[in-house]
Amino acid sequence: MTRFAVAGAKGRMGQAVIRVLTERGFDIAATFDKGDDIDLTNADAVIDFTTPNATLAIAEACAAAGGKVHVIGSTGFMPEQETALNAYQDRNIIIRSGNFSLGVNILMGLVKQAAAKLDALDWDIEVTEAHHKRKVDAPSGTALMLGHAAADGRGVSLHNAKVAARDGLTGQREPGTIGFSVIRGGGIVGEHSVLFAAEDELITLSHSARDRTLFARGAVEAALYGVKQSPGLYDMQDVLGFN
Ligand SMILES: NC(=O)C1=CN([C@@H]2O[C@H](COP(=O)(O)OP(=O)(O)OC[C@H]3O[C@@H](n4cnc5c(N)ncnc54)[C@H](OP(=O)(O)O)[C@@H]3O)[C@@H](O)[C@H]2O)C=CC1
Ligand SMILES: O=C(O)C1=N[C@H](C(=O)O)C[C@H](O)C1
Repeated sequence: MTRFAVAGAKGRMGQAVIRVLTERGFDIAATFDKGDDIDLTNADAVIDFTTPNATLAIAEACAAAGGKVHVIGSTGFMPEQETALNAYQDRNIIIRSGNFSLGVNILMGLVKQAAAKLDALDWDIEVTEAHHKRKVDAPSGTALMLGHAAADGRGVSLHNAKVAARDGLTGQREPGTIGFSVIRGGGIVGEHSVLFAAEDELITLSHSARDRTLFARGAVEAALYGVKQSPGLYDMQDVLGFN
C-alpha cells in the first residue's frame, strides 16, 4: 500500500489531505511543517501544498531520498523557481497542478476549444478569479492555467498576451490580449471564470469550488497515479487521462 507524507500538514490543504487519507485508510508515514525535518525515508509519495520555496526544499529531499512521487499543489512560483523545480524531473516523479479538481481540468479543455474557435480580433478573453482573504499569490495558479489554455487555443504564448493589472489611464484594450482580474475576500474557496466578449454577445465558462476536500481527493489520486510512473513531469490532465 502506498505510504504518504504530508507537507504543510497544519495548513488548510494539509489538513484536508490528512482527512482524506485517514478516511481512505492510507498509511501516513510522515507529516511536517515549517521548521521540521523533511524525513521521507518511509514514504513513497509526498503531497505538498505549501509555498514555492518549501516545495523546492521538498523536491531536493525527494531526490536525496532516492526519488519519490512529489505531488505539488503549491502556487505562486516565479519563473526561476519553475526552472529550478523542473530540474528535478530526472529524479522525482513530479505531478504538479494549480488545481486538482476534476471540474477545472475539464474547464481547461472547454476554454482551449472556445479560444481556438473564436477569432482573437472579435472576441476578447478575460479571466476572473476570487479567493479567500488569506491567499498570498495572484493571479491564482488556476487562473494562470486557464489563461494558458486560452492562449494555447489561440496558438499564442500567454507570456506575450497576459495583462494582469489595470489602473489609471490604461488606454484602450489591446486586441488579442488575455486579461486577469483578482478578487480577495472572506472565506471564498475558489471561483474562476473565463469571459469571451464580442460586441454583441458574451460567453462565460466558469467553475466554483465549494470545499477544499475536492482538491485533496484529486491530489491523493495523483499520488496513486504517480507511484506507477517513471521519473518525469506530469499534471492532472495526465492523471485524468486527458492528454
Ligand atoms: N493545486 C490546488 O488544487 C490547490 C493549491 N493550493 C495552493 O496550496 C498552497 C497552500 O495553500 P493553503 O493550504 O491554503 O495554505 P496554508 O497557509 O494554510 O498552508 C501552508 C502550510 O505550509 C506550511 N509551510 C510553510 N513553509 C513550509 C516549509 N518550509 N516546509 C513545510 N511546510 C511549510 C505552512 O506553515 P506556516 O503556517 O507555519 O508557515 C502552512 O502550514 C498555496 O500555494 C495554494 O495556492 C490550495 C488549494 C488547492
Ligand atoms: O489558495 C487557494 O486557496 C487555492 N489555490 C489554488 C490556485 O491558486 O488556483 C487552487 C484553488 O483555487 C484554491
